[in-house]
Amino acid sequence: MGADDVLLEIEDLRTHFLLDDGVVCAVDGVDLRVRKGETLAIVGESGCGKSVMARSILRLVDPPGHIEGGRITLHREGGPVELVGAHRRLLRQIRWRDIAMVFQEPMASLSLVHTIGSQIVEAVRLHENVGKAAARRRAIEMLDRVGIPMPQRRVDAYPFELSGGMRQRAMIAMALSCRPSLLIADEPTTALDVTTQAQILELLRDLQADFGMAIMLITHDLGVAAQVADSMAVMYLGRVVEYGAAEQVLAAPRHPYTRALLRSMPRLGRASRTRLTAIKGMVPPPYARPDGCPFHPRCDSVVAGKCDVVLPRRIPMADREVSCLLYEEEA
Ligand SMILES: Nc1ncnc2c1ncn2[C@@H]1O[C@H](COP(=O)(O)OP(=O)(O)OP(=O)(O)O)[C@@H](O)[C@H]1O
Repeated sequence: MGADDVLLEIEDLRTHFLLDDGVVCAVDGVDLRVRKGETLAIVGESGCGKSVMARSILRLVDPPGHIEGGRITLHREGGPVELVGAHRRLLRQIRWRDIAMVFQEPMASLSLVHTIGSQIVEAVRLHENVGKAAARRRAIEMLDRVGIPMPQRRVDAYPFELSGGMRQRAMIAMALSCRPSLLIADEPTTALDVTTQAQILELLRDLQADFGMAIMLITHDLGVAAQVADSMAVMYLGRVVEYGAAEQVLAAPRHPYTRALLRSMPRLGRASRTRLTAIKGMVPPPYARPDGCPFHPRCDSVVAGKCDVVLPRRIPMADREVSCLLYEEEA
């Protein structure tokens, strides 16, 4: 990966929740890069820290969560900006204009009491020196671009007047109205039926081709990731355990967790009649992080006296990075 290609670089990011019962290390040393124009899928079981990691980028984690350490560098025109220590005012400028975010439930980010159009107009005018009429034209254009029928009328609709799929399209229109270089999409299709899900994924792919933005797609669904991702990062208990080109990770997973995850999925990487195998055990409760490799209690390849003691480091390989002691010698 050429250094010039990198749009966002996350180094040793740690986001913790300080609760009465203890500390939840939701994100515990994440290293990742997003290249300009690519789709990076973040995958892993529920609770592994995907959303908290993504929300940390724009510092959208609410107390008692806070970023304990690490660096997030955005390479934008005019030079790199470090986001973890950035002033709130700078973050407000970056949100929408450089980095926009869409969530599983668009109602979480759309205001109920304002029309779709007025929300897009406000986002555009916050960042660009344009008049109301021009911003409204942009809103209609964007609603049209995301496939909302009769955009001249829908621009004055309230979010609750639209169906789930149309609301998600409106949210995407709003997110892209300032032409960000990175769109973070957190489970954007999870709440939708399969047909609408496929349409939204296709829309994101089309918009990416048009606008040239990068997408960080958070999904628990490896099938979705396989359809759209260029790169893939597999997370387990707050850490990235495998990271590389999506095609290679899916075709030849190396981390025992990635392998187990693929074996538990229908269709991917298996003959249709092979039985699915659930990953043994459960994700441990957030306070009870195992010593050594966090995955060792569930791992098929565990080496006693080693994996339960040593926290694996990130091992760079020819086509990926893997955090597993099995590959220590290859390094
Ligand atoms: N507000 C909060 N207070 C306490 N713990 C939290 C809070 N938000 C998240 N966590 C914890 O942080 C960890 C990571 O959660 P996160 O939502 O990032 O997981 P995820 O991989 O996105 O899963 P899901 O797809 O279910 O959202 C979990 O253990 C979760 O319980």
